[in-house]
Amino acid sequence: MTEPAQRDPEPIESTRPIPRENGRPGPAPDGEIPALDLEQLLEKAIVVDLPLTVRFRGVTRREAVLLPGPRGWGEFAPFLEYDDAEAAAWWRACLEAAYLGFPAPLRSEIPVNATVPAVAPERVPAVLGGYGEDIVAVKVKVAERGQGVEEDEARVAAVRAALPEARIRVDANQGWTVDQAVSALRRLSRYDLEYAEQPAPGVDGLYAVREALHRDGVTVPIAADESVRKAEDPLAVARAGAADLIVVKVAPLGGVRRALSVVEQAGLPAVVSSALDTSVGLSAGVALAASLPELPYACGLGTGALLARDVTEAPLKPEHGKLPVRDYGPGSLEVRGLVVDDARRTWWLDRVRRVHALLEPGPGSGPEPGQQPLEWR
Ligand SMILES: O=C(O)CCC(=O)C1=CC=C[C@@H](O)[C@@H]1C(=O)O
Ligand SMILES: [Mg+2]
Repeated sequence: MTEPAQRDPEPIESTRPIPRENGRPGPAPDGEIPALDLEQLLEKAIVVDLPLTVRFRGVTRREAVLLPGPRGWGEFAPFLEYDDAEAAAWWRACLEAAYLGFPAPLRSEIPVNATVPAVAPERVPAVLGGYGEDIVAVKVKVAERGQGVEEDEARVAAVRAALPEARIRVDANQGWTVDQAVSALRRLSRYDLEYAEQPAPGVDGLYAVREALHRDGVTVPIAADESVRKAEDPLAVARAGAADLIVVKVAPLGGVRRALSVVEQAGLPAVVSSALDTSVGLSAGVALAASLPELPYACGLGTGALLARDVTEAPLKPEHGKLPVRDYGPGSLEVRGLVVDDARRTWWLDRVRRVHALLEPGPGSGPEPGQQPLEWR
């Protein structure tokens, strides 16, 4: 059977009529995603391909499936190299947004950081320019494959020169060994780092880096990212005392509710960050940040500034270092010129079918024998 041809559709109104009380959205109900007719659902899905303004984690384009539901739009955009088991959490988060909505917000705006990919120092001012004025914090990517600590230092120095007052954090994406991380962070600590995100792989690696820095009197807090979002047990890092704070992302953790529960159980300060999402995915991140009891750090949700195009005319881009907490995600989408061709749509919808089978118990769509079904909660 051929997939329905995807044309650039007219803007689509979100079907997100959340019950309102006094003009505000009511609390999202807990409970399970209703039984779904996946094929019917997929007919309404839109698959987009967005250009980035700058290369980020090795890519210059970002593809995403956008799904309308009774509560709004959901986004499914696991990175292309992720296997189905890992991508299943992203699908769960997409269904949560579309079918359950989000908890009531506790705040009306979210401070965000600018994110600087592993660019040459002379490009730093242009990248920062995309985040507008009043940048309060900057995350600088370091330990990029093929680069050395000299390049990292030059990039961090360029950020410090451009924004003398901003908080600067670095993210190594586990690209250093423990020894490399300790020596690099000793060197970079002169730029007054707010924290270092995932300097080395694994809970043990984070623990070792943190201990070594403490022993040397280098006071750079350690944040866990991959050791939360890619770990079998996202709480192991907290139990081991291997990090000072955790980074949480809605999609890899399987939705806002699951991410809230990870933060609560970890008992550590949390930074909400994006997965280089469209404004649909970003609005889920904003919902998480808005419903956390405490939000001590600027969040990594400013990445809309890295998209050359987004799926709404009112994209979630930082203004004066903040994002607004809207009642809903984008009410309507504007995807003209962004929709993928039929072959690419088929690839994505097949991926959804496979991961949906991993999630949904029920006749004909259950997990393969030997695979553990994921529970909704
Ligand atoms: O946290 C931020 O400032 C922006 C988001 C960000 O850095 C990331 C988004 C997507 C994929 C990840 O490799 C990366 C991260 O490691 O945090
Ligand atoms: Mg990270």
